[in-house]
Amino acid sequence: MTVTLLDTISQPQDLRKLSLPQMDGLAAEIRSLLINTVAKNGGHLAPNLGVVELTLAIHRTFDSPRDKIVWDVGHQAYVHKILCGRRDKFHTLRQHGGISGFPKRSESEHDAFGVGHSSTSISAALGIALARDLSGRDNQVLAVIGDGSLTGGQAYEALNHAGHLGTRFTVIVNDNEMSIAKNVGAMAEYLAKIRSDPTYSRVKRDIDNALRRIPAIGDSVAKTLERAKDSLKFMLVPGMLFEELGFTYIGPIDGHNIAGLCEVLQATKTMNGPVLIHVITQKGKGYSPAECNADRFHGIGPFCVESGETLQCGNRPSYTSVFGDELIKLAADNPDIVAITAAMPEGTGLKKFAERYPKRFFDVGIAEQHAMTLAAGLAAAGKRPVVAVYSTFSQRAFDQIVHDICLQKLPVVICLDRAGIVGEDGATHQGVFDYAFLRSAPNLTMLAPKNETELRQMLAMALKHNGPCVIRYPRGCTLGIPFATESLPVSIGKAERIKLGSDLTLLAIGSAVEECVVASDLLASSGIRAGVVNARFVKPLDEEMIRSLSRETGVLVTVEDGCLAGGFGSAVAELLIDKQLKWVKLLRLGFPDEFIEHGTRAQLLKQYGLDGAAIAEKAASFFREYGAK
Ligand SMILES: Cc1ncc(C[n+]2csc(CCOP(=O)(O)OP(=O)(O)O)c2C)c(N)n1
Ligand SMILES: CC(=O)[C@@H](O)[C@H](O)COP(=O)(O)O
Ligand SMILES: [Mg+2]
Repeated sequence: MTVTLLDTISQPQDLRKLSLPQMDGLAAEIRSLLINTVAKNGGHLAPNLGVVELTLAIHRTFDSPRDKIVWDVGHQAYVHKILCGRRDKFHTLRQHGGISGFPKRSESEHDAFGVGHSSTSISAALGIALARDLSGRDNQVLAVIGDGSLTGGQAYEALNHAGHLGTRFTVIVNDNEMSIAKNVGAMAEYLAKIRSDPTYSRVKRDIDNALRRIPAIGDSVAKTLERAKDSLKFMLVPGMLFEELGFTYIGPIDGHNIAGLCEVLQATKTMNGPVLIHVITQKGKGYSPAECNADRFHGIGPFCVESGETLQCGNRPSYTSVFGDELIKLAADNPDIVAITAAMPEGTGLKKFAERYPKRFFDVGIAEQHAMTLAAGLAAAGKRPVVAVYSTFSQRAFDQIVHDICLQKLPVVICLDRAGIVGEDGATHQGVFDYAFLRSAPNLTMLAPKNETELRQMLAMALKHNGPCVIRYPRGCTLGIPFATESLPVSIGKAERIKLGSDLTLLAIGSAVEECVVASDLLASSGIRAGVVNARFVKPLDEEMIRSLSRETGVLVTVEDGCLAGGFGSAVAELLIDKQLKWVKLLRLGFPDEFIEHGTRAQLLKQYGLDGAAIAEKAASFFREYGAK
């Protein structure tokens, strides 16, 4: 059996045994492992292909886990995982029970900080560096942040603080000119300006070298020269913005040249204060389908390595595309409708809207908080903004939703895609908290469709409603199957009966309705007549319907693809208590008080007893214990 270079690397320090040409060979081996694994499991291919050399250089130069490396988002940390003891498990990437697609402290001592959401790395690395200084240790601390993640406000809060403190640590900006889509905003333009003008780097180097060559000079001369250097730098030197913030800026440097990277990284080890290294990489490097289509290969499902074609399962449209298409239709009749995404035009289904109505579309960068307040401003001035964002990322913007939108009763429609279980991205991305944290906001209407028809109806309704509305829907394909009853028109606070039943009622919301229809059929085969009600609204709840159900069967099973604590079932329990409907026997099904790890949606629903079969089983035993009159 031939021994590969990768076989010789069991810990990052082993990299130092390789010559530089061998490092290039290792980079090729790693690329092949990345491509073949992601082709089977799905995952973030293009971001990882782009950082192979950068990760090799970091681990060759620094001493992990003693030195701490914090990855921003962490979707580009596969190479780090391969080098840091997880090569043997790499085939389990993102699979149920396998290694996570993101750094995780519980997975390895090399994962200095858990991530998944963007723009946190500088804050976390600064915290780690401060703790080091307070404890008198002398290890190195690095944050690796992409140009896209540098559009997030938290990154600036951290730069601002770090520059002020003067703490010794290094920020590496991995600039590939891409967020998921093309990067946007003034910072992206600033980085592009630095990148595209090579004279900047030369002039900076010349000035710095000239100053270094001047021997022992008096204080005042030195100060004058420093000032001269500063004013020249202001005009000529790249990265002046970062220097003004208190960072030493180095760059731009080629992120695919291992020798050059190692040299620069080595030099930073002895520098005082915060350093920012600007590295230029190509997203998708080394695999032409990903180089040509970095956007599609940012995060991709299983695909064919030869052609780069995705292996599709079924051809039903996604909730995302149903939303996007419907919004385009509604916008044709209402010129006040505008749409906002936080760096996810494709993922939220707004790409076509952007093409159709470019002036009515805003990609704000990875800035969910800004997106919400921007929408509030637009609404305050008479527009009908629709903010489409993943449920998990909306967590960032809780205050903006409460304080800027709900408090002022502004008619903003927030469409939460990827609500409930998202699957392979795992704990950082499951959209299970939205019912719980949003239903506490006064003036908010919150609803979830059972299928694509209802999503269309809900969007139309929300855009007519004179107040804030949140619609949440899951990742993946729509049902494409008819329900027993056709959807009734959606009116605020009104639930929909799907099926009558005299023993118990499954009261479900969103994608749980489908599972409850299956459960009801299974219950029927064991002699239990279970009705199904589609709640539609978590806020306001349909009190009249719940009162009727409490009289009809007196046994309610609430089912949601969200967390139990504070969620839909909790809302029903509160109503039963507040309205003194105390005879009702209530079973709440949803996710327990823990983070839900990665796996397929089907695996996770089964594991947590939320698929049709498990719901039927739990409902049956509850009915046997409490229901029989
Ligand atoms: C708060 C938050 N919003 C959105 C996302 C989705 N997201 C993941 S990676 C990414 C783009 C990041 O771009 P960049 O940092 O440049 O990394 P690259 O993929 O280009 O290497 C986005 C928008 C996220 N993870 N977190
Ligand atoms: C890393 C990240 O946050 C995104 O890339 C996310 O993984 C995309 O998820 P979808 O695949 O559901 O669009
Ligand atoms: Mg990028």
